[in-house]
Amino acid sequence: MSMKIFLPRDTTTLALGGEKVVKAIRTEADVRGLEIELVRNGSRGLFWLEPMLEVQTQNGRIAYGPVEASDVAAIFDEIFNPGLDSELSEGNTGDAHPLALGNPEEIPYLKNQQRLTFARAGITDPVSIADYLAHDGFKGLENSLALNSQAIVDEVKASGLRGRGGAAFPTGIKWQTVHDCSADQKYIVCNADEGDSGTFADRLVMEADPLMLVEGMIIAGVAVDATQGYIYLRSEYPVAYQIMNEAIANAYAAGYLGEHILGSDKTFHLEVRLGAAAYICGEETSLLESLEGKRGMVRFKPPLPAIEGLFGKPTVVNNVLSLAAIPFIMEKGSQAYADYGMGRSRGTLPFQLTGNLKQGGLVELAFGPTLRELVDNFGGGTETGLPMRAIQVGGPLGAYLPASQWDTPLDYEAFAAAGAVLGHGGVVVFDESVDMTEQARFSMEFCVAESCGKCTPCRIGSTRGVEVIDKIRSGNNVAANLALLDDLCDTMIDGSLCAMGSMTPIPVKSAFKYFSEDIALAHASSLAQTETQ
Ligand SMILES: Cc1cc2nc3c(=O)[nH]c(=O)nc-3n(C[C@H](O)[C@H](O)[C@H](O)COP(=O)(O)O)c2cc1C
Ligand code: SF4
Repeated sequence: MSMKIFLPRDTTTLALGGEKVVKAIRTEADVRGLEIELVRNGSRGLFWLEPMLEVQTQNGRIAYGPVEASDVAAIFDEIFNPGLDSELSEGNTGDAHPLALGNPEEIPYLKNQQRLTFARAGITDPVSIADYLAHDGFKGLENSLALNSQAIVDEVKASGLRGRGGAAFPTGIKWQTVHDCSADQKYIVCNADEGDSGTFADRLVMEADPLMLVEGMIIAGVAVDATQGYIYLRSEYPVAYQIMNEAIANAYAAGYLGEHILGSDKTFHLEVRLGAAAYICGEETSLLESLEGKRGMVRFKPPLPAIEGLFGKPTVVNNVLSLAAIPFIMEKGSQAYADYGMGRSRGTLPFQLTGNLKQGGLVELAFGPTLRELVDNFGGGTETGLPMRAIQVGGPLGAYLPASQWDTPLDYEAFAAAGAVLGHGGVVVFDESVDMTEQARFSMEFCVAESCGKCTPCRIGSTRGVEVIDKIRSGNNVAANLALLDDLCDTMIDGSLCAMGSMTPIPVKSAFKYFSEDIALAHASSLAQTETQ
């Protein structure tokens, strides 16, 4: 007998735990003499926390929710001996019976989310215009075409939407700047470089609901009078590339892209361009350089890209999630979006849980709950079973937060007050076995590797930073080197041209501030290593 096992992500890039599931599946199939084929799922099932098991046998398709390696044998029993009582461990599928695909209402943790951006994910065929229309697709565009451009910009401003790429700049204000420029050509550029560690929400938008992004970009074009859009996509996302291109081709064929959109006098063309795997090309000015065919180096600002962006023309650069929020806002109205959230953080953010957690995955919530609630309610504890010790929020430039900070609400201002950032919503959990001085070193080393090299505080500062951290870790003149590191970090903060250099000190400083006891441990372990050599 043969069967296909669909996994939600490429087996080579599965998050923690995924590899174990794959291994368990292979072992189980071997034991039972089954021929199996592991298939990358592409889009279906993405609304489950990963890894999710979806099985296609000769009799049809069966799906299970979040799966652990220990569940696999019981699931196989369920499939091949459906009469038997299987003993799936508590907290995983929550149900020993197969779940029908496309029925998120039955998944308990989905009920506890507020899925605006990911409302259609896993339910519709991602590239089908008919499916998209049947689930309220293109209504935001229709409403927008009935308005004048300023009214669209006003609606986006009133929604309170802030850029989801990291800096949280109000999207409507950025659009206003481009709207107010007069130019023979303007551009909409979607930043789909998604380089932050532990993040994958952009990818899931593009794989699960790409037409929503297409619609958001068309509306942006109509709002600021831009007729050309580019999606700058990281090359590590080949499935997203394929699905996006298919969705764009279908949108052209159905009259949503090109000239006279839906019979109007509006034109919008859209193309996907691939990046070449440089973290710095996620920074908007580097991205524009790269899109123009040059090396990805950061530009001086001003001029802002909104005024002189791609090929020197006024350009809206927005993150995937920012643009993907637009169809909802223009369909349901700014107030419907602004009704979610707290303070100046309006709407929802798809948080991405990764690291040492039993259940990693995407959780879309309105701003407001605490970091602890997010991780406790959705993460299922650490995979190792050891207590959690540190959580890094906001990608590689975000702070490492100790338990004393986990009651901070998920809100841009509350995080800023705690010396942290929400960034793109990446949440990476570490258990108590982590050596935080090693994490601090990693943060500096990341900057060494990814710096574009244009300015000295970042290029040289990060290299010297690694050396100073090494001295601290090996117990060499610790107090003096800590003071030197602090000074170096302040120079990077004050003197760097972009946030790569000015934010790298955030994780470094937080690691030493909150976890200083690890310095002595790192020293002891380096001594032990020297003695054994
Ligand atoms: C080093 C660095 C990397 C960045 N990487 C990304 C990225 O991968 N995706 C993204 O949308 N924004 C990234 N940004 C932020 C962008 O520069 C820019 O603020 C964003 O694309 C604007 O879109 P938004 O207003 O919708 O957030 C990065 C910034 C820096 C400094
Ligand atoms: S801070 Fe770093 S990445 Fe940014 S411009 Fe300077 S050298 Fe380049």
